[in-house]
Amino acid sequence: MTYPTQPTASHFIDGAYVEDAAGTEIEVIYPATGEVIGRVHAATPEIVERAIASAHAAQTRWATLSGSARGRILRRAADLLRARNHDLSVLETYDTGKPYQETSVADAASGADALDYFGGLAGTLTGQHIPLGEDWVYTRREPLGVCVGIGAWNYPTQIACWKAAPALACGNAMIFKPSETTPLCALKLAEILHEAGLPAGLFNVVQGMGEVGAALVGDARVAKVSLTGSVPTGRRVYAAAAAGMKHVTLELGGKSPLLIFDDADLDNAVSGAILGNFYSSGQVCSNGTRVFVQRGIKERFLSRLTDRLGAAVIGDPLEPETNFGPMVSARQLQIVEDYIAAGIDEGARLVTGGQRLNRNGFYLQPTVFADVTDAMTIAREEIFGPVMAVLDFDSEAEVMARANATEFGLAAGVFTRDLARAHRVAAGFEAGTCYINSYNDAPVEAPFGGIKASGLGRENSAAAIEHYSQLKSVYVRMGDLEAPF
Ligand SMILES: NC(=O)C1=CN([C@@H]2O[C@H](COP(=O)(O)OP(=O)(O)OC[C@H]3O[C@@H](n4cnc5c(N)ncnc54)[C@H](O)[C@@H]3O)[C@@H](O)[C@H]2O)C=CC1
Repeated sequence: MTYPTQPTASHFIDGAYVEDAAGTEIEVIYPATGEVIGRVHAATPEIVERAIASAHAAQTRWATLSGSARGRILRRAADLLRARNHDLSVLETYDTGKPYQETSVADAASGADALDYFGGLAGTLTGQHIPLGEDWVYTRREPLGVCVGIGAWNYPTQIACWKAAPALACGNAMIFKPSETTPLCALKLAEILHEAGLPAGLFNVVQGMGEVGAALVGDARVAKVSLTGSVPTGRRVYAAAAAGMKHVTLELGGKSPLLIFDDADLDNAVSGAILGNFYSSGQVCSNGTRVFVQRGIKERFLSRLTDRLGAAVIGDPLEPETNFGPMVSARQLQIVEDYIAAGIDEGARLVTGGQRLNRNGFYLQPTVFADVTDAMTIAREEIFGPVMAVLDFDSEAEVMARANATEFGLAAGVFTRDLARAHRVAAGFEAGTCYINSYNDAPVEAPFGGIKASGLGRENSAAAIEHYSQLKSVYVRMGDLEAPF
């Protein structure tokens, strides 16, 4: 099978595609059919070395450019991403299985937003002047050096852009290791960045499993790592980074609460629950998978939700009307099926879905459980699939305590017409990213990230600049310097 934008080799290093067939072969599987559509090789130690050495050499020169000069290149890359959105979206669909209806608006487009935004910010990065009587201090905002980005498989283009754009804007180099499940899209981003004028070596892509990521994080020339992935991987990466005293950003998993009060607009609340559970077949880290519904609205909510799910168009993700696609892999499908079995075993009420589709590919029906209690496995663990758990509640105080009783703290949402309550609830949530009468919006202008076990640091917005740069203070004495002897 061929598709429009097939990359020509496994890695992209120092401005060019590179192959090393000695690396372990990784099959690229199209989730909608299960077919092998390509093969890449995991990076060998030689490939990792080339990627780090070229990034290290290129970064020193890149940091001497003005911010505006760096920003122009990023904004040009944003324009190229937008101009090629169709082909990039088709590739993203082949990589992930997500419907074209989603990839054509949420992936390269979101990546372009990040490149535009940080391209615009690059020229504004300045230090401070701190007067001290006659003397003064000035600060310089300096890059960290070589940064490593490690991606998950659900948003391969977006994750690569969200990490590369602020890193490059600040004068760093980035080596990006995509998830082994979705290796293709980051290579196209590398092509586009270089076509836009990015000097060779500043955005290298190397393929591989966890050990390639670990080799990158462990190298002394690497100053920072930004990971999007699971909590266990986050703990390993954080520990490895600590050994080298490196900067980290961790965007990890969640089990986020979505609170629907009796007074909520029913259809908006159902829309929020659908967006927060079934977009990308539920494979979104910030999903609101614990849907707490106040008792007075519960049966109306479930019946409206079931009606609306009946309108899901499940099928070939390249067909424009399809709005619900397969899971990313056979493995992820199995993980989610095991959670569905646990939900049934532990006594939750299966309202709809729960079955694999009788067709090729990794398809699972959108699934809703009701009468879920806090202790059930499906209410405690991240499923990362299209499984919504609906829990009942009576009072605000009770639901807030239950919503926050989790090790995670990525996102949280509330639907209510009472705006005083909405803001009180948002203030009380233990989560990094909250929504009022909405769910899962991720504009580049807003900080995105988690607290507790869901991560450290923030992506997007001016806040990301803090995580890809460091301050140097320069004390300037204007007069004579006295010493005790
Ligand atoms: N907070 C966020 O922004 C997001 C978080 N996620 C989380 O990602 C997870 C799903 O993605 P997966 O790819 O299954 O996660 P994963 O944790 O298995 O892998 C993530 C990445 O880390 C790499 N890796 C694994 N072990 C490593 C090690 N020891 N050192 C360095 N790199 C290593 C993998 O090769 C992959 O590229 C979910 O838990 C989800 O919640 C996904 C999307 C967004």
